[in-house]
Amino acid sequence: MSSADDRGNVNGRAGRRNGGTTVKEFIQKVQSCQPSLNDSLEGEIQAFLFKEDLLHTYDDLTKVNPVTPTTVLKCLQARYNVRVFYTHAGCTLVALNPFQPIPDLYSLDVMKEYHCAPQPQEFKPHIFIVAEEAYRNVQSQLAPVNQSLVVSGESGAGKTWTSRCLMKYYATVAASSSLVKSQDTVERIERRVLDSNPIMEAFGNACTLRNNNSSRFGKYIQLQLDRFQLLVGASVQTYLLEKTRVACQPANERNFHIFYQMMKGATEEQRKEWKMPHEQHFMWLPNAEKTIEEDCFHETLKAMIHLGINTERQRQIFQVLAGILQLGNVNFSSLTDESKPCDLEEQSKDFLQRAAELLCVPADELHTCLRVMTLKAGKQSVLKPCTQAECSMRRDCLAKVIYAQLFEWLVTLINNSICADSSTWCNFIGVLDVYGFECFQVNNLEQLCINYANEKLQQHFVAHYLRAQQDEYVSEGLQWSFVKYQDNQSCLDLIEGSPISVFSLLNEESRLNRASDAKTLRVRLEKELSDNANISWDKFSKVPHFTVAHYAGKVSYQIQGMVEKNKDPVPPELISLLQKSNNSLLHQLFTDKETEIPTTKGLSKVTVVSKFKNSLERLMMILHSTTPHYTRCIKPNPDCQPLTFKKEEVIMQLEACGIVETIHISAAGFPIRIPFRSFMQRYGLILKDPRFKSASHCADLEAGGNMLRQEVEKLLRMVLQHHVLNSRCHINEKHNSWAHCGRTKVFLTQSMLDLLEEQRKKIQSQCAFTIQCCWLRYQRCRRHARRQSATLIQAVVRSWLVRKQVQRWNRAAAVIQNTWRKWRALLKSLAEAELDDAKDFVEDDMPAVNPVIRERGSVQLSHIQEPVTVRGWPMGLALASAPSITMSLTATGFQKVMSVMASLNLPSRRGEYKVKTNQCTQELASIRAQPKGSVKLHCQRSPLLYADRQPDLKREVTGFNEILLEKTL
Ligand SMILES: Nc1ncnc2c1ncn2[C@@H]1O[C@H](COP(=O)(O)OP(=O)(O)OP(=O)(O)O)[C@@H](O)[C@H]1O
Repeated sequence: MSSADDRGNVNGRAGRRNGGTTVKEFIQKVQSCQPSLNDSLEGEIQAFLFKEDLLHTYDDLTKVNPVTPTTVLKCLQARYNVRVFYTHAGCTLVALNPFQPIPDLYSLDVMKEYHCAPQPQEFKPHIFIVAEEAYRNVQSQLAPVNQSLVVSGESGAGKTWTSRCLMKYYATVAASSSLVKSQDTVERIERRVLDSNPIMEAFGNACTLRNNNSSRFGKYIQLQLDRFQLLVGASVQTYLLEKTRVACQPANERNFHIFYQMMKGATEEQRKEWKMPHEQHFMWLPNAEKTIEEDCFHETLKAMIHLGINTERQRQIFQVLAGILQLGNVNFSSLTDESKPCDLEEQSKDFLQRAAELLCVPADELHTCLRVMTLKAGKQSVLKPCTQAECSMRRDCLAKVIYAQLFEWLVTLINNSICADSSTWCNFIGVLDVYGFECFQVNNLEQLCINYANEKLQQHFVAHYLRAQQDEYVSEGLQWSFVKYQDNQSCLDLIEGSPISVFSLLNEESRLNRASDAKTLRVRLEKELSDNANISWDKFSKVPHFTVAHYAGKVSYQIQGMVEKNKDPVPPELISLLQKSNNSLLHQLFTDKETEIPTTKGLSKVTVVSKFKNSLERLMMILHSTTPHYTRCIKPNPDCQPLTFKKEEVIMQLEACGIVETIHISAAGFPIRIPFRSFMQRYGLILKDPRFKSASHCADLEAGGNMLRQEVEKLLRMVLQHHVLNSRCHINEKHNSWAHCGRTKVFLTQSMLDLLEEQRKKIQSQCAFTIQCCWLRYQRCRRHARRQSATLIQAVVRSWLVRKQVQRWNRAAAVIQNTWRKWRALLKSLAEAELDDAKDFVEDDMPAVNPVIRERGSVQLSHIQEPVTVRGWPMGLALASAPSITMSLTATGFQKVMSVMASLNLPSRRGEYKVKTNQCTQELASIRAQPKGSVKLHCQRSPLLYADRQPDLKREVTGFNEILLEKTL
């Protein structure tokens, strides 16, 4: 194969997608395949569009209604416009590339928030939800414990960014505790895993038209977790490095980053060592003037040191790379005499010399190897001079094989550095970052391999999600079928099937020891594969080709050069030369026993497609044994413009990654399925039957044939009836399709689940209300009983106190009466003396008056606790003139006592009442003298008035009340 071929093919790879026509075709296709849908749904779409202002709030594309490419597209656009970049699509996460750093979207705090959330799914859609879900699956140890995160999308969609986010997330949340390892040590595994990124990107990424930092290889990174789910190691598996880029860069694209990093970052000393003066132009370093942020040599060197690549090894690596660059400047002159080897152009001689020095191989041998081929004829070897094209091809081939081997060696080294001992880890989370579906104007073997890988992944997705869903419905006996989904098995049979397929025929041609002929291969393909509906040919095309109908669309592949690319032969003379290198690294790269390099000598069975197929099969085996999580990255515009959304670009990608179909199926199916037993344990309370709370009751019903299922159906009916009653409609087909009972599970739509949850909440709050009421009633009764008891005690005590008081008063009254009688006798005698006009009133004749009274005019009631003053005043008269005279004459008991007290002006005990008279101050002149003034009875409330009152806690209380309340409180 000539280098011109190579260029042509690579140009094809870089060619832009057939933009306008494809978009139009696609939109027409979408419209034409749904003509009736278009009409019938027009009204619904209109209704949907009315809520356009709410579109950005839909976190899951399955919730848009109806689910069509148009509505999905609008929803994504609305979210993108409000800077929301992640949206669920059933089990897949759709990630739109913002093309600019979004502050705080991936910060440490956000990571912690998602990691610590009890239900991260309830948070806004984010790549961290996917990461956390996978991590929790590992923690729960439910089979299959190992997880795979499949990140796909077209070039520039954000796969590498997403993979990096995932790795950073695990390096943070699954980081080993500082107790186990020192936080600062550079040996930390998380650091080393992250450090492998800059090296892989420097050697495997390049600036393309579609992405400044485009990964030119696929990779599967396995993050190894120990039994405590801590990150203890990692391993990397790479796929299909685009090694042709080393020797042939598409127009306006660049070579791998590492070459530019060397050119721009080398010190003067290094430049000298690598024979790379400032003014030197290298053919294989186009667009060197373009500076991108990935041109960071320092970062790569730092990462190399962290991974344990010492300075000597680094020197060897850069020498080899510099040697490759020098090779690129070696050009051959066109032949005049075909019997002689092709000569070097004059200025190329120096480059060849320098290349030989840098690769540490003899310059003359390198010169010969590039210009003369050795043909084996039996045991004899024949030397054949090469044409100019053949010389260029041998030169390119040398550069490619060195670079590819160096890349593989680096991957192995990274693996040796980050891979944990198999005894230390038990589970893993794999991150797969693969190239998306590719369809250019000219497609070759690389596109066939990439699209084949995508077909495989799509099949895995179909197998995992769609088929698993349908199969479960069937096994549960559900009379429900999905929208017809596309099974791509026949396409895969076409590409890789046995015994006859594109790959098998390609391998056969490659193994035949003859020059490949595109037309012959085309004829063979047509003859052998015409039965398969997935392959077709444009009869009028002059270029030999075949068209494959992939799940994401039709792609036409050019046959020319395909067989040569598949052979990917390396002249054995070149391998022998490299094995002689004094550069120990280069020597090691080509003497390693495990190195599998197809040489022209043996026409090895290891063709490109067979090698790729084998590695892909190994990957698929890993994927099948893990729980997959899909993330589809979408590139919103082809020019990598920040926050720019181009509908045509997005809709093509949605179709290419099968999102539209996924959404359709997720929305139309039953995303929620719950075993009967757990269903009844959660929702049984809706039936108001507490027995369903117990697992044993549910188990008994389950054991009793269909009984549990019947209860579930009854419950569902009840909830639906309740719903239709509330919404004033009738149960119809729509409601019936919200839930289905299988053999062991109940299948629900989101709407049904919402209804059940609503009903459950309602019943729970009713129960809570009842409990609250009972408790309040109980508390009220207790308080009432306490009050009554307190009141009773108070009443009893008060009446006792009053009785005691009255008894004291009675005793006092008796004393007063006694004194009173004596006074009466005295008054009587005075009166008699006055009446008898007795002139002299002999004091000595007076009846024996108590000397105390006589002396003080008052009596001391010794047995009354408080002194009672009895004034020397004619009480009879006082009482006769008092308004209460009648009362005093007729009153008995307390009233009588009060009257007496009023007469005697006795003070009350506690100041509730007071009897006042001004008469007692008057001098007793004559018994006939009428008393003057008035008697006033100041009576405050009787304590008995309070006897029937409840104690009021708020008011100030005193005395016994207080004591009682204190005790009861
Ligand atoms: N979430 C994001 N936030 C900000 N910028 C992003 C995000 N995702 C991607 N980008 C930007 O988009 C560019 C392309 O992303 P990335 O390299 O991950 O694409 P890719 O799908 O891996 O492409 P390729 O297949 O070519 O390697 C990045 O360099 C980055 O600038």
